[in-house]
Amino acid sequence: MENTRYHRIKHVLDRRQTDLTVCLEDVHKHHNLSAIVRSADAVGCHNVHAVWPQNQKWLTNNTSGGSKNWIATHLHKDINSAVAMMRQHNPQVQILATNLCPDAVDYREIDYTLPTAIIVGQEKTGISPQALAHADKNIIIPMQGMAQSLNVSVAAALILFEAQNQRLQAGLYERTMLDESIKHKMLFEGCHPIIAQKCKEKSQPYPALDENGEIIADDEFWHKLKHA
Ligand SMILES: C[S@@+](CC[C@H](N)C(=O)[O-])C[C@H]1O[C@@H](n2cnc3c(N)ncnc32)[C@H](O)[C@@H]1O
Repeated sequence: MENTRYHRIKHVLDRRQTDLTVCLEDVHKHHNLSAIVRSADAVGCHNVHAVWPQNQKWLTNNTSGGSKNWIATHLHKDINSAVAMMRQHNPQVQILATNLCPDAVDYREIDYTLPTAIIVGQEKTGISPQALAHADKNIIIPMQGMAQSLNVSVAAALILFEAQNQRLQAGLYERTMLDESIKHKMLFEGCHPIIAQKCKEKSQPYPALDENGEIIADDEFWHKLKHA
């Protein structure tokens, strides 16, 4: 891999797993949201879903360490609409509910090479009955100590990294899944943020990039960007 920003971003986007996602059900502490988004980015998720009050601000760059810019976040009013969109993205998706109940399956027994959505629950109350009703399986991280549960971001990270491990072994990071138009948009905004902003202000589509991430555009484009 060549070591320019363009090539680093491209390498990351080429490995995105659009069929692995996490859904945060009413998780509300910002340090937890931020940690889960970072873990999702780290294992190569493209989409993160969250049930989130519509009048409240979602993560800022400060809290997510910038990971939020590389993840497509979908905010939902309730778990039903979150699950509906996850199924719309991938009708084959297996919905896994993290649930601290005796008959839940050990999370390491799951096949994460399948299209997968992992629902994690609220810090205090845990996962809701509505979420459980959508679940194909309940999963648990076995614990041997006195604490009854893990921090939600720790639980999400353990499961996501098990998914990464299985997917690495299966070679799933070698296939490119992300739509070319989304990749182009993210590459353009990542490599040329000021010009991207100007294009948005002038309602101009982003021009093409060459194999080194340089903009390919004619004089007319630059003229329109400056004067239109
Ligand atoms: C702090 S726990 C909630 C505890 C809550 N009292 C309950 O009974 O679910 C917050 C979330 O973290 C996840 N979690 C924590 N520990 C877990 C474990 N051992 N296995 C699976 N998920 C876990 C679940 O998503 C849970 O809803």
